[in-house]
Amino acid sequence: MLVADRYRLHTVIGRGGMGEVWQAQDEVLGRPVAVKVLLNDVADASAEARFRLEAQTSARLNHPNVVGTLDFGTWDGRCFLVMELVDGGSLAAELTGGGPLRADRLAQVAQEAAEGLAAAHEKGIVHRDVKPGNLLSDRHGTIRIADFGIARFVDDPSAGLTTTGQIVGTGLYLAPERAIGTPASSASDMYSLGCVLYQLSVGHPPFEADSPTALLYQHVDAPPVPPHQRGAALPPAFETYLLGLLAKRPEDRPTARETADWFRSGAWRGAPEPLPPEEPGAGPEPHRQWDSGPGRHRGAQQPGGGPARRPNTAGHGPAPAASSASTGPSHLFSPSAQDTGWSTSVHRAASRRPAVRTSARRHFRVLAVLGGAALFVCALLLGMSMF
Ligand SMILES: Nc1ncnc2c1ncn2[C@@H]1O[C@H](COP(=O)(O)OP(=O)(O)OP(=O)(O)O)[C@@H](O)[C@H]1O
Repeated sequence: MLVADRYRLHTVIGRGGMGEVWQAQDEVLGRPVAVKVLLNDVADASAEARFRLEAQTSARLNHPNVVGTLDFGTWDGRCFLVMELVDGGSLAAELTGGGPLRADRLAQVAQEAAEGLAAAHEKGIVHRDVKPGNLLSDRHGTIRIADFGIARFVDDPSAGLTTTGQIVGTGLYLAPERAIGTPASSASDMYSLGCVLYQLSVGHPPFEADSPTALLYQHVDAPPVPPHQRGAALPPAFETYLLGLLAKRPEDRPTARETADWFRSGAWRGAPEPLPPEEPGAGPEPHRQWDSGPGRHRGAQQPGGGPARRPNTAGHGPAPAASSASTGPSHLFSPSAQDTGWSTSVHRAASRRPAVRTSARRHFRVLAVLGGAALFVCALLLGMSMF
């Protein structure tokens, strides 16, 4: 089939919620391309608008780790989007085909995906659907981020919700703040990337559940099991950094730029530094002593200091960790995680936190997740009834 007198469609590569992606040939320029054609059964005005937005959003990005957009148009009543063809498959396929990734491959994935996200975030674009199927690999193994179909600009008030109020994105990778209805931010993409890296290292995403509500609840309130306890063979520094991406509080996660730089520096090969001896009479928020140091980032690990609230982007060591854990209630900490530096330290911090504050925070979280889940289910039903 020849689209727009120019793109000859050969074989279907895959099918998503909105479109069918074809391997094709641009007969004018004589090069292979990928053509995404909007599916007939979703081709209403709003789907066309979203599809057009995907084209316009991705066309603003010109980066080696983002799939390039080449053309967009309407042909025979259907919208189509022409992209660079990425011929190595997705990371979902890589995981299915070869099992969990080795640490060096995973570090490359982390760095390159973060580079692509940094380029988007620098332009104010939030991807909102970072998942293994949207991280493509070319024949040389270079990572290319695809599918800006539900991306939004951060200052777009509709970010995070569709017109029906439905939360968009994939539940397995949904950031806690989005699970409770807060609009997506660049930090939400970093949480999703953390979930993806976790899945690629372990074989399973950090949280799985039988119902959407239970899944959302886990994103909001459950600490991830450290990857090594699920069989991953990651250097300790890598693991702690990965857990930092999964911090419950968006402000505690490293940015895409920091993440890309950290992985490029090779710091992921390192081991966390030993924890400092616990000082008698230390205050109730031990991490503050590191906040005030000369580190590049708020809460960054200082040499000789303890774990920070964010991963140590300077590459000195341990870091951090699930900052959510460092700020959350003590019952959230996995007892089985005590053999890692970060989890030991968060136990110290939690034990000094006033119980009443912990309890209030806990109740707020439970209410928030229940409210968010109810909103999600209602929106889902409403969305289904509309289609
Ligand atoms: N430029 C491309 N080159 C090669 N393969 C691609 C390209 N873009 C998408 N694909 C592949 O095509 C398939 C469908 O992609 P698409 O973006 O339509 O859907 P999805 O991301 O799987 O689902 P959804 O859009 O509903 O989130 C995926 O398997 C993806 O890996």
